[in-house]
Amino acid sequence: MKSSEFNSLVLDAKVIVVKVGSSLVTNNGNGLDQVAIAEWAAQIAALVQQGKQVILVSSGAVAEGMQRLGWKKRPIAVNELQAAAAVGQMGLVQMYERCFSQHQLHTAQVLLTHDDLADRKRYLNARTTLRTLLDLKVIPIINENDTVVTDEIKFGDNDTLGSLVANLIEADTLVILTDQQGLYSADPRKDPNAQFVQHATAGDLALEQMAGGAGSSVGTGGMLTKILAAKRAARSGAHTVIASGRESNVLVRLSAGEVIGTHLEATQMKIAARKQWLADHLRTTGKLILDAGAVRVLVAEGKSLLPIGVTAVEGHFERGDVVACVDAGGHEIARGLVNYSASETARVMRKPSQQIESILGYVDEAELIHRDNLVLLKQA
Ligand SMILES: Nc1ncnc2c1ncn2[C@@H]1O[C@H](COP(=O)(O)OP(=O)(O)O)[C@@H](O)[C@H]1O
Ligand SMILES: N[C@@H](CCC(=O)OP(=O)(O)O)C(=O)O
Repeated sequence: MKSSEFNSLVLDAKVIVVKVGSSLVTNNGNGLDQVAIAEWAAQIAALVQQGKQVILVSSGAVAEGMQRLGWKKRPIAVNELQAAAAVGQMGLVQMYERCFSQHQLHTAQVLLTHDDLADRKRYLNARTTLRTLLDLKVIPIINENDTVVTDEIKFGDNDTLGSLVANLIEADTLVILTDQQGLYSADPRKDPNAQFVQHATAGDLALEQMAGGAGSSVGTGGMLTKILAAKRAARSGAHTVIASGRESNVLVRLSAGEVIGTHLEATQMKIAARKQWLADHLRTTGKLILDAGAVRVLVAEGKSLLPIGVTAVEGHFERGDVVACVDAGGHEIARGLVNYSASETARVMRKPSQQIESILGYVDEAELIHRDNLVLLKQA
């Protein structure tokens, strides 16, 4: 881990995504914490006064819905969870609107699904809308559109959603506010000797070993999803800070340069925005298994993927779909927009590109995936 001689990663940030978890927002599931929400709103208003642009990703719809409906136990049935989210979301946005209006700031509700971000046009629309709202000094309040999503297409947790939003708008820093001071070497609820981590590199695999699941029945992802969110956000160059939402004036102090919580620095090269969109597909419909030579030229030489380097095809996909490229061990090394369907790819794989025409009767491109449409998930 790194030394403590550094400034907060929020100090120079112009565009900031702040994510607040369910346990904080709903006072551990006991109903919306009006005092806390009013304080975050006041702090965000102060950041906007400083010329910063802030997006809020807020959890708490399900927890607040349960509270309003008088449900003591989190339901398992998806339709009940979705109903609770629909009820709770009303409370969330009403509360945010009221608190931000005290500072003459408008809020905007933005509910997103994975499909919205996987579709290139909708992704670009979401980006333009969010940027417009920020330019208008409106505070976007984002949550997953829980009412319409099923498990298969869920972001799953708002830490992931926060990182996708950070990538979408190319934020400088993602601040994840939670019920702990930050990351410890083990879950502090279970291990009293756990050591605090103040500063590390986002994407460091050692962090994933330290992070455990959710500490309460109210939160969902725990620390692991926060660490993975930091890794994802770092691909667009965004740093991540994980800090306690109960720390007094935390956002304003971070913005003034004070080091509070765990700072996870983005050190890798920033991926171009279009490639970022490819990397942020949480699910891909198909898989290409590559031989060692193809893995090497992709990773070390940044080349396009040719049919000759593919040994097997899995899943169903059409031309233009995003597919995963995995090595013989099943590790995903890249993903990209494929030029041929699954059945066409199965026919041309292991063959030189010059044979595509004689096999298929036509040729669209010599490459299976052109390097401009390919994003590496593994560094050379
Ligand atoms: N290594 C760790 N360091 C800190 N907290 C951890 C760690 N591993 C697991 N946790 C748990 O993660 C919880 C925070 O995640 P979660 O309950 O999902 O909150 P939120 O609603 O803020 O997303 C903490 O309360 C803590 O019990
Ligand atoms: N969309 C859900 C968020 C669930 C979630 O990720 O919660 P958390 O782990 O507290 O951030 C809701 O609003 O209840």
